[in-house]
Amino acid sequence: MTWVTENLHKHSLFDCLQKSLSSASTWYNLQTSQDGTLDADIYESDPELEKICKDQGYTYMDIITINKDALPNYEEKLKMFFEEHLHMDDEIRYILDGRAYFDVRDKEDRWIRIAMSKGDLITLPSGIYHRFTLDETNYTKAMRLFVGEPVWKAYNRPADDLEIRKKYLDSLH
Ligand SMILES: CSCCC(=O)/C(O)=C/O
Ligand SMILES: [Fe+2]
Ligand code: NI
Repeated sequence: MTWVTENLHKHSLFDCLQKSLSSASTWYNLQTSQDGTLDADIYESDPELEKICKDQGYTYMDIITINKDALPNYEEKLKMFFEEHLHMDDEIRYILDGRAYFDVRDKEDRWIRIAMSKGDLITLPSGIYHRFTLDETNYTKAMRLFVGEPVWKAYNRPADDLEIRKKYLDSLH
């Protein structure tokens, strides 16, 4: 059994509440685009995506394919993505193919699971604790967007003393 399969058995739906992308967005300061205006099949020339990038100032983008044949150090990377962490910058991900989950914490510190599929774009604000995993299909392809140079560093929980964490908590009031 691979780590992913084991992880899915252990974690999948048992200890996480499920939320739709739109309902979670109103609670956790997430920004989403799932109104059908984006078309993942034409991401290379999609005027809607271009507009979002322009409006939000996204100047960097790359594409990551996450499955065991495409991603070097697949198991290690998935373990890393599934460690609860935060970033100094917003995490912007656009699902181009396949499916995946982002988990965030609610105010009672329970995991909220957000199911992402092709065409969904999510912005996790800087300072939010989160984690990422695949579903049983073990495959997704996602665009990663940044304002300026990408900063990949993740701060594993506990990171409560970081200013960015305090700023995020303040933003919820
Ligand atoms: C869908 S991109 C892989 C996950 C990732 O980049 C990240 O930072 C998870 O928190
Ligand atoms: Fe992250
Ligand atoms: Ni879980």
